Amino acid sequence: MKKVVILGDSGHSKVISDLIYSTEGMLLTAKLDDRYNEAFVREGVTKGPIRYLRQLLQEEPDICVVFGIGSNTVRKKLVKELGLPRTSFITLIHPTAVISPSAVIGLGTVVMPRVVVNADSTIGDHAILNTGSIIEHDCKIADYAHISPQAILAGGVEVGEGAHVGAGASVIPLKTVGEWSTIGAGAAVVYNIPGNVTAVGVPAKEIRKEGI
Ligand SMILES: CC(=O)SCCNC(=O)CCNC(=O)[C@H](O)C(C)(C)COP(=O)(O)OP(=O)(O)OC[C@H]1O[C@@H](n2cnc3c(N)ncnc32)[C@H](O)[C@@H]1OP(=O)(O)O
Repeated sequence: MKKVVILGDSGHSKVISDLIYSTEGMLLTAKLDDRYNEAFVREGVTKGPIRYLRQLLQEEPDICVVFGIGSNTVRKKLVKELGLPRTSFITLIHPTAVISPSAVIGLGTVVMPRVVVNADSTIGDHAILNTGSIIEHDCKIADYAHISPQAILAGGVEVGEGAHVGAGASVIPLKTVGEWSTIGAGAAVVYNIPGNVTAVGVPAKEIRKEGI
């Protein structure tokens, strides 16, 4: 059994817990979140502040870590602060996801139920491919990006670091969503979107710089 610690204990982490329960050979051992001041055990799972991870790793160095935190910026900040070896993080893929043998998925990335990742796509580290999203062939999704439920990236789309593609949004072939940008729910991206902006609508247009 591979023991897994989730960092974060709110909404998104519930789905990550289910992902662990539905993956053979994995055991959820702890959920750490800074809303807790000290460690305790509830229903067989250790809860405690994120700093408690050090102690858990000292006791059991083989423990794997994954984020249950939806904020792309917070995941990046914690990776920096924790300074763990990249291989401490585990990739979780729901058994109903369909992943091309030629696709590459980074460490710490989570792939929710009914996701499709087609041929020659690459997904970075600590990304979220949320429920039912479709990543067509030859896409490149950078670290910390979040592709929301039912979003569709057509062939050859690039999504920059930390970008968030909202629920049900679609991106037509070969277009780019720049780093740390947000695409609103239901948008249709038909032009390249630069970095650090929010874009909404059909076709998607910038409503704000600096992202959200
Ligand atoms: C499992 C999960 O839950 S995964 C999480 C998935 N999350 C999402 O898909 C959320 C995506 N987020 C959105 O769509 C948000 O509305 C955002 C980020 C685009 C904008 O949020 P905010 O900054 O709060 O913008 P705000 O609500 O103030 O709206 C600003 C304007 O944009 C419009 N707008 C906001 N979102 C959208 C949208 N998705 N499509 C079209 N117009 C929109 C608003 O109507 C408003 O227009 P107005 O100025 O004419 O009144």
